[in-house]
Amino acid sequence: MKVGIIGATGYGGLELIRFLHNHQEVEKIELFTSSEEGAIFSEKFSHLARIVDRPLQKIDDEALKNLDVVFASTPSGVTSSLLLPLLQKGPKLIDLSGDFRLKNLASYEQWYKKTPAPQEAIEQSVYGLSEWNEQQIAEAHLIANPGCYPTAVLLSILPLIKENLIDPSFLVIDAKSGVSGAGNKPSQATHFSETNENFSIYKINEHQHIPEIEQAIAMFANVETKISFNTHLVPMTRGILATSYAAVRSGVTQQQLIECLQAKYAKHPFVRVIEEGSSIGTNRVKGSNYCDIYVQLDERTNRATIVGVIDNLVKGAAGQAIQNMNIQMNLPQTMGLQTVPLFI
Ligand SMILES: NC(=O)C1=CN([C@@H]2O[C@H](COP(=O)(O)OP(=O)(O)OC[C@H]3O[C@@H](n4cnc5c(N)ncnc54)[C@H](OP(=O)(O)O)[C@@H]3O)[C@@H](O)[C@H]2O)C=CC1
Ligand SMILES: CC(=O)N[C@@H](CCC(=O)OP(=O)(O)O)C(=O)O
Repeated sequence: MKVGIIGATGYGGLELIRFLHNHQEVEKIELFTSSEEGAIFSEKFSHLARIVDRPLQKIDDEALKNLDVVFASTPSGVTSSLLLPLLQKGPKLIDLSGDFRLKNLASYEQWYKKTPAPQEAIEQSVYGLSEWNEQQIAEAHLIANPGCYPTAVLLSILPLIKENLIDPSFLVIDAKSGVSGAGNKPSQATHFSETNENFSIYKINEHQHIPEIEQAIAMFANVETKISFNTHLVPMTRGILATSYAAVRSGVTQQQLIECLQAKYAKHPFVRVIEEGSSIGTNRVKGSNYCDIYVQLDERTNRATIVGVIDNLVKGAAGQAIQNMNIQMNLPQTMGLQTVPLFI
């Protein structure tokens, strides 16, 4: 297979290269840039010396059209215009941005404060939550790869909502991310002296992943609900830990909650249901495509604490994108992704 990456110089692009390089079915990776045409990749990123010594190419529809798969790892608001000329043109398209995720155009405009992609393109896109939408992903031409926070949240809560074990009407979700979630562009908020030794909340009640999570709960669990969702920046590079709190239905036990998660993910190699809460944390998934999930019933309050943990750049971005490519190409989902977590 010949694959292309638009936005190869970004964090998501670098992770795509890291995994695609070890993918048995990928024979060529072409790298596209909007700002550094002709630059030798390994001169910019010396950790890739002797691995990726090719020049970056200008984003060019003719070159992109001849590939089997194109990943767009570019900012929301930019990506839709880059991919529109390629719709139905040959390559399978996998977009890591938020541009094709929300089915409601007004909602995209409201939460992203940007111009939405055209309705026809949105209608063609398939939401790529790998463990929940396999059949549609297999047939999709354009995949909207899920956001990083929604991946951690949805994988952990969806089975419990779908099986009616928790009450979805008062879901409170408290999520934390490492700074690489904000991408490689320097900003005040990600400046070392303002993130180091600091722990902050941001986009309070305004995060663009709120409508995405609500849409996916409706799509996969058939429940309309409004969530409380807030995000925090942790002074570390990678990782997301999302904790959700929900009232459990009357009479539901800890055993039922855990068995529900185990049953859903028994045949899904990247989602691990952890039974011991003390062994859950971002270093257990770091650098890997795993999502660890955990649930604990608080019998005193009759509420469940539900935890989802991922590496934002892997299961939250490049890893899930490659998992989706594998599904589209009828390959084993794990191909190229069997990296063991870094842990330390
Ligand atoms: N970081 C994360 O954890 C996650 C990110 N995402 C999403 O994935 C996408 C990529 O994220 P990430 O890699 O972190 O972002 P980065 O900011 O690190 O990289 C984005 C890349 O896009 C290219 N780019 C920037 N502006 C433009 C433009 N106007 N036209 C064309 N290309 C442009 C740049 O490459 P060049 O200058 O070479 O063209 C840049 O390196 C984003 O949409 C992000 O929201 C999704 C899930 C998780
Ligand atoms: C730490 C941090 O800033 N994270 C980013 C995640 C961005 C992302 O994944 O955004 P898309 O929906 O555009 O893909 C944020 O909270 O906005």
